[in-house]
Formats: sequence, C-alpha cells, structure tokens
Amino acid sequence: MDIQKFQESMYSLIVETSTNLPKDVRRAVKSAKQRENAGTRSALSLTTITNNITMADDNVSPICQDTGLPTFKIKTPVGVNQLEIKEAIRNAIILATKGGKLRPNAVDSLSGENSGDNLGEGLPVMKFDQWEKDYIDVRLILKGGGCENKNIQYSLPMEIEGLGKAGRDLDGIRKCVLHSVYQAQGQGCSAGFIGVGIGGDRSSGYDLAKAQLFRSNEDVNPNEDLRKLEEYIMETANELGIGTMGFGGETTLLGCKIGVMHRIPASFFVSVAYNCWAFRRLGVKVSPETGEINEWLYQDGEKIDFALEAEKAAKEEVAAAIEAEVEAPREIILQAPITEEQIRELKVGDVVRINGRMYTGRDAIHKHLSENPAPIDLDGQIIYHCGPVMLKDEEGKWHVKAAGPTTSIREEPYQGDIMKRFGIRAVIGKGGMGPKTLEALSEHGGVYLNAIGGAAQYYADCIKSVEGVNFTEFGIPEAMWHLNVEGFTAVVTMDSHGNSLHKDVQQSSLEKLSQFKEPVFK
Ligand SMILES: O=C(O)C[C@H](O)C(=O)O
Ligand code: SF4
Repeated sequence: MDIQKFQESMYSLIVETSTNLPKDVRRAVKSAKQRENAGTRSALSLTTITNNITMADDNVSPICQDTGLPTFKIKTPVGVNQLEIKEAIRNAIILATKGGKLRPNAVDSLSGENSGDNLGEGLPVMKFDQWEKDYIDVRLILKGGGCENKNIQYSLPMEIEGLGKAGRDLDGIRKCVLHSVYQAQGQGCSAGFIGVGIGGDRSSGYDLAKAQLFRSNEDVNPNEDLRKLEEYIMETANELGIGTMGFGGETTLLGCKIGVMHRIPASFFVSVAYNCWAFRRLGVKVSPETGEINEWLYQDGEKIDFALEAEKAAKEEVAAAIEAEVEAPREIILQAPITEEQIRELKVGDVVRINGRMYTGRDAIHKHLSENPAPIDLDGQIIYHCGPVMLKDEEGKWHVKAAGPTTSIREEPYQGDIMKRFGIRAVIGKGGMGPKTLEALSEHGGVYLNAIGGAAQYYADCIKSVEGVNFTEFGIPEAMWHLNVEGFTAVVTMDSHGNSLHKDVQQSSLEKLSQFKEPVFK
C-alpha cells in the first residue's frame, strides 16, 4: 500500500469529521428545528447551532472545540499491515492537531500534563478487525467529554428515579433508556443521540452502546422488538420537554439506536452512550493498493445547506413570531467591569450581549483559584468556562480557532466561593450549575449565563482579539485566556434572585418522566 497516500486519506477523514457534520445528522438537526416554535429559546439556540454548522464547514474549522477522544474502527482484508496503518493514523493526528483541526486533548491522567499532539498512552483509540472484503473500512468518531460524562449504565433489576421498579425484561430496558435521556438534561449539549447496548458485561456493554453510534441515524432496526423500542423512545423522550441545551422545548432526542448481545446469568446491564448534537462520526472505504479513499460513508442523500435554510427560515420566523405575538426576550448589553446593581437587574430568560473583556477558566483554573491568589484583578469581571482551540502565528500572536462553552457543573464545588472571593460578577458556561452556586449568586450578586454548547465557530467569531494568557503550563484548553469579544450572546439561566431555569426544567421533566411509569412492553 502507498502508506503516504493512506496517511493523507486519514488526514482527510479527521478534518472532515471535525469540521463537516454528516448528512444524516444534518437532517436530524433540521427536523428538530422544524418542530420548535419560532421565537422560543430553543428555536434561537437551534439557529445558532445551524449557523455554527455552516461556519465550521466554510472555515474548515472544528464544529466544536472539544474534538473528543478520537476513536477509529478499522476493518482490513487479510494481509494488510495493521502496524503501518497505526503509524499513519498517528501521523495524521499530529498534523491535524498542528493545523488546528483537533484540539490538543490528550492529558496524562496522573500528572495532568497535556501531550500537545493528541498522542498518549492508549490514544488515539484504534480498534482493528479483519474481514473477507477487499477494501479497508475506517470509521472515526470524535465524541467530546461533556456528552461522554452523561453516559450511564444500569444494572437490572433496579429502582429508577421517576419510573419505579425496572425488571429484567423489555419494559425494564425501556425505563433505563428513557431515564438516560432525562438524567442528561442539557449537559451533553442536547438535543442528543443515544446508542444503547443491552447485555454483555460492563465494558462490552458500553462497547456495544458505542457501536450503535456508527449506525446510520436513519436505518431501521432489523430486530422487531428493538425497532419498536427505538420508535417508542424517540417519541416519548421528546415529550420530556428538556429541549435544546436544556432550555425546554419540543426536541430532546435526535436519534436512538439499540443493540443487544448475550449476557451471563447474574448480570443484566443496559449501557447508554450519549452523543451531543455535534455528532461527529464519518467513515471511508480505502483501497488497500493505493491508500486512496474510494467512498465516503454516511453521506447518502440530501446535504442540508443550513445557509440556504436560514434565509428562508428567517423570513418565516419573523412572520410567525409577529402572528403568534411572541414577546421577544429582553436584550441587554453587558461590559466588564460590571456592578452589582447591573447584575441584580438581570432575570432568567434575558438575552445578554457581551462586549469587551472576558477570561476563560475551567477545571484546572478553578482548582487553582480555590487555593491561590488570582494572577489578575477579577473584580467585576466575567469568567468563561471554555477550553478553546488556539493557534500561534509566526509572530507569536494567538488566534482562536474554536471556542464554545464547556459543562459548568464540574466547577460547582468551587464556583460560588471563587466568585465571592474575587468579586467575579458573571460566569458563562453551559448546562447550568447547582444549589451552591445559585445561593452564591443571590448572596454576592452574580449571574450565570448559558452559551450555546458546541457553537464553537459562532463564538470564535465573536472573539476579536486575544490580549494575554496565564497558566499555559496547564495546557491550551486549561489556560486562562484574556479575550476581547463583541456581541457574544448568551441567556441568563440563573439569576441573583434565586431563579434557575435548570432547576425548573429538571423538575418539570421529572414530572413528565413519571407519566411513563406504567408498563408498555409486556
Ligand atoms: O471540553 C470542552 O471544551 C467541552 C466538553 O465537551 C463539554 O461538553 O463540557
Ligand atoms: S461542548 Fe457540547 S457539542 Fe462540544 S463536545 Fe461537549 S457535549 Fe459535544
């Protein structure tokens, strides 16, 4: 095989997967958009998402800044050298990272050190199989951390929150799957896709769940029971009202694929792999002789061009909003330093446009600030939970290549204390925060702003310059970047008066979940 050519093919696969959402996924996002009522928070978020999909495609830049844990599934004809393939994939990964198509995402689990090139112990994940066919089949999924953290495994029989007893039968499985969507709320950047694995042990069950994510979103399950279950879940999960980003709305789930394998008598696992809307998985058929791509997978049928859709939709949305007399949300401009008085005026549901300065800070910074002084004056400032993709040019200037929010709940143990101690007035992230932060917002005069998860190109475009950076030793995603922004839009979802949209949606979706307690599959 021409291994240089094969490496180029792998590079194309990586770049396409990171920057160009597959056709089946685009169609699912489009149908979600059609179901939402114009003018609602969910509809507005979906507009940002679809704009972002177009921008990523046009800029050939990551759809989401979290380019995940690259996982390759490779099938080779007998006689193909798999060691050569591994080497070529590793080289392609290094190049894609250098070019800003992948975020340096490989972190030493013990020292915390970022390898900088996406290689590391066990990474990237490559799973090989041999087969009788005469071509190489390579599939890649870039699954980010926020949705990975929402994976869940059930061990039947058990008691399930909201749904009661779940036994070792199809109806018990139904309860697990339904609950898995509920427990993710908006934190895995809903609306999401789920892959479900029934049976196996803990690890093969999760493998089976993840393998389902490689099915086309539009296929039909050949197993009649599972087909019915998939259809039931799609319908029912969308009645939970969690919606895009957990803002409430008609679409919570974009796809559900279920697989089954045998188990051992004592174990009965139901494993669920949750994938965000930014469902980046593609595949190619490669010639073992030339190393060239002969065919792209998941690319049948119409490719939705969201730019064209946007033009049509904008007109229709304005007309529909006028007709339905939907009140446009209040729009407020914020610019740091922000006073307590300004913060106290903000209420859940307000749309905020931020101009001026903000500082990124995620896991490492929050831990650091909880034990140390801040390197800069944070009084009245805004912290953005974000780990961007950054590139340095020849003059040493930093450029933002992708910069959406990360899941905020991980900072729950620190956030309130840090805000109070340093005088921070606003934090931006996604998925919301818990009771400790909500209390601190009231006490101190702070606000939580929800940005649209995965909209990394949209937000990168709002960032006009990078003015400085601290803690580069924590790695690119974990450093504290000083950003100047313009028109950075987010929604107030937790205010200084004790209100939290996340708390409300969680409560109402739990009530809705409880309506599905009664057996459906006998
Ligand atoms: O790591 C990130 O930038 C985001 C992560 O995928 C998340 O969803 O929290
Ligand atoms: S930020 Fe959201 S869209 Fe991006 S990887 Fe995490 S869960 Fe997926």
